[in-house]
Amino acid sequence: MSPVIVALDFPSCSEALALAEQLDPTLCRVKVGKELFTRSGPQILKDLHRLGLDVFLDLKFHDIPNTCAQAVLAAADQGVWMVNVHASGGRRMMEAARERLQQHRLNTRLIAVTVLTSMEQADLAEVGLDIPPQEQVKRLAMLTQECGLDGVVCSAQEASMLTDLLGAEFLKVTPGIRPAQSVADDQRRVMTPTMAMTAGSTHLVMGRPITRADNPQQALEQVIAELQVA
Ligand SMILES: O=c1ccn([C@@H]2O[C@H](COP(=O)(O)O)[C@@H](O)[C@H]2O)c(=O)[nH]1
Repeated sequence: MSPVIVALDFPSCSEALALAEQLDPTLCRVKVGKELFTRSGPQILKDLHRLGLDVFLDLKFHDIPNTCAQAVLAAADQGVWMVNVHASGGRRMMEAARERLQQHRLNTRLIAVTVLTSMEQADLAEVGLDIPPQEQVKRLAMLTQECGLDGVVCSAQEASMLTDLLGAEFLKVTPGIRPAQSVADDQRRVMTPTMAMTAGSTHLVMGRPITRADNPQQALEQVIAELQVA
């Protein structure tokens, strides 16, 4: 299995499935985010599972501990491979979510978002965090590991620091991946696929560079070929 997770950011089930049907489940996993899930509901998870695809449900839960834990349980009950919460929800929220999965003997991977890859230092300052993004990522990733989660969502720019600090096994799921010459769109902390893997990313989340390509399957294969050469 390659480390690539294709973000299916589409406004309808039919558009997401039309793209997913072109993907080889041995070459990638897929991610369902807020737009697609809000429009299509849990049926999209069933449809993607029927295609043999592992699904990362990226709803970034952030709530009081019990509500968050129940939402994580609801996701895991539907057989998703991975689900996430916001690390800034804090220790008790993350521990409750992890414990709920353990109580139900569910092995869905649970990870936490540190600092969104669309944010840079000025964005953090505006919300009262006068520190560089990597400092906040470090702080939240350490807390996430202490809470017993499987890893974090961070940018590939922080992957090497986190590997040194928290070990190679701790998952570093990195959006903001852009092949050379691609536009960054709204992403700010970006890296190419090869550089991200070299830096220690365990999974590469890629949306628009693949889904908006003229030939998405070819774009995916190109990324995987580039990784193999490297
Ligand atoms: O920090 C984060 C957390 C999640 N995302 C999600 O990843 C994809 C990225 O899509 P691109 O089109 O490759 O930019 C998208 O679904 C985001 O919601 C993120 O970008 N950054």
